[in-house]
Amino acid sequence: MSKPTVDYSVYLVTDSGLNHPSRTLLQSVEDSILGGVTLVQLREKDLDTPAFIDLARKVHEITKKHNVPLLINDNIEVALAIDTEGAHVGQDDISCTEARRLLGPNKILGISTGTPEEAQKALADGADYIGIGTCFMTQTKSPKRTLGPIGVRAILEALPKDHPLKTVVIGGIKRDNTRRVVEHSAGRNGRILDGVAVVTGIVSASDAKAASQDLLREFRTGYENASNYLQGQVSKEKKKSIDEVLQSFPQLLTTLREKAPLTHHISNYVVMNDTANATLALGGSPIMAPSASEAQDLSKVVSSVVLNIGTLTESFVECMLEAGKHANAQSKPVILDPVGAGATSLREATAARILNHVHVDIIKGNAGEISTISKIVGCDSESIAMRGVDSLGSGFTNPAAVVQALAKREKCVVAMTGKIDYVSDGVRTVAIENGHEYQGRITGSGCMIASSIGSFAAISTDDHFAAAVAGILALNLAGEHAAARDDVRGPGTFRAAFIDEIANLKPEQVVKEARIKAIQLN
Ligand SMILES: Cc1ncc(COP(=O)(O)OP(=O)(O)O)c(N)n1
Ligand SMILES: Cc1ncsc1CCOP(=O)(O)O
Repeated sequence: MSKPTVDYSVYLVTDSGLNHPSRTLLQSVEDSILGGVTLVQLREKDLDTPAFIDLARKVHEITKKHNVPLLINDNIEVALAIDTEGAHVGQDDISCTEARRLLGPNKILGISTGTPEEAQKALADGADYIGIGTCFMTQTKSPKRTLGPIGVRAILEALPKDHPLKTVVIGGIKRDNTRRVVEHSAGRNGRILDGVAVVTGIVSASDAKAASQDLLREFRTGYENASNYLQGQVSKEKKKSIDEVLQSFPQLLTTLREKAPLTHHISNYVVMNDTANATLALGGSPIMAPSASEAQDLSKVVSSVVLNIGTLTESFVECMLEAGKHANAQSKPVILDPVGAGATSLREATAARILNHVHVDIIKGNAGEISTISKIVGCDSESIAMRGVDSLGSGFTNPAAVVQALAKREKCVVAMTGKIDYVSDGVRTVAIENGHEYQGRITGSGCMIASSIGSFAAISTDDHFAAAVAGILALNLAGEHAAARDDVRGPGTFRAAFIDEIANLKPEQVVKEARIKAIQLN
């Protein structure tokens, strides 16, 4: 018999110990196939070979009935005894070449990989697909480390685009993160994951059929979005011209003030009061809540989340990861302000950890911070040194290109603040020339911009590029208005006047006074 063609989209990997108590494992397998599972792996760690063969025979009856291939985990003897469609082996099991020799050329053979080198070896050794993991923490195994979507992407990018080797991601994959993992991990070589491999997200779900349907839908959406990104196509909203975006600002600000969206800030001690006041003055509503235990509850009531790594403690980080994860699950926009990201290795590692666990919709930083983030995600650009939370030197020679490249790579919006601010969604890129030098002479003005972006992102949910531009513009205009006041004589009086002028900003002023330039890059 020739090798079956396999659809890897949603790959069920079983575990009897984690199967939902309301049904048998066989029922889980059948329900999941009815929900859309395209491939099944029987993974039984505690059965001896005769019992494994017995169970495999029963599972195979079901999978054959539905024309879905069945693979056996680790045990080639079982795969051969039942004549399943193939097997999956780990790095510590029988070698890939030996497994291929035993199975013959027409069986499906998969191998677990956690590094680019392992992936390249799997390709050379004749695997049909690789399981890339562990992506996130999982209760099913105790991984030594997790890859996150950025680590998964590094593996995809180590593979040739046109080789038939297929790829699935495994470890902590659930309905809520599937779409974003598939989008985020897509490589610049054009490689997109061929599927998601899931244990608890299906076998432990109360309804395995519904869980599988959700996973399939999310996988397909993620795949489509990833290919659109890679082909440079963008969603409908992104086709709005810069001018149309600008014309939408008065309405955005009016709506913001009418709705007063609640933004969850995990901010730093230095600026917490200023960011809360700036948010209120703009018309939004802040909640400064640095405890991880309330992040899930808050995710249901807030409209956006701002993660600011300014004063780092482990409990802040824990809260940021929790708040980000729940915001992603609730489709609430997440804004990352990686304060001082290049200043210390702890800050760099924390920024990397957040980017690998949370899908960030908007990254806002100064030149040094954006340089560090570009380095973390493998985006080649010039590097800018940091001293404390400030960038050193005169900046990038082509800042717009740096911002656009990072936005494209991370599939998000990037806002880089400085004397001139740059914003890009990977396709549209602008330079904003408004603002006043006093903004750079008070602490927290950059953090206030992140908060302002957070309030606008809560309103402009379908166009985060517009939210980032509006968030910067509103505060820069307020800065200009405050600095022009007779009662402002230096940074101290400016600080109070700045909050006043954020509150006094009129929607029509935003368009009239904006100094924005569209930048065309190749
Ligand atoms: C699709 C897929 N990918 C990875 C694994 C993990 O296999 P392994 O490393 O052999 O670990 P155990 O499954 O034996 O715990 C997998 N099973 N499936
Ligand atoms: C078998 C395996 N290999 C790497 S992670 C993992 C377990 C995945 O389980 P879950 O989908 O429940 O996180």
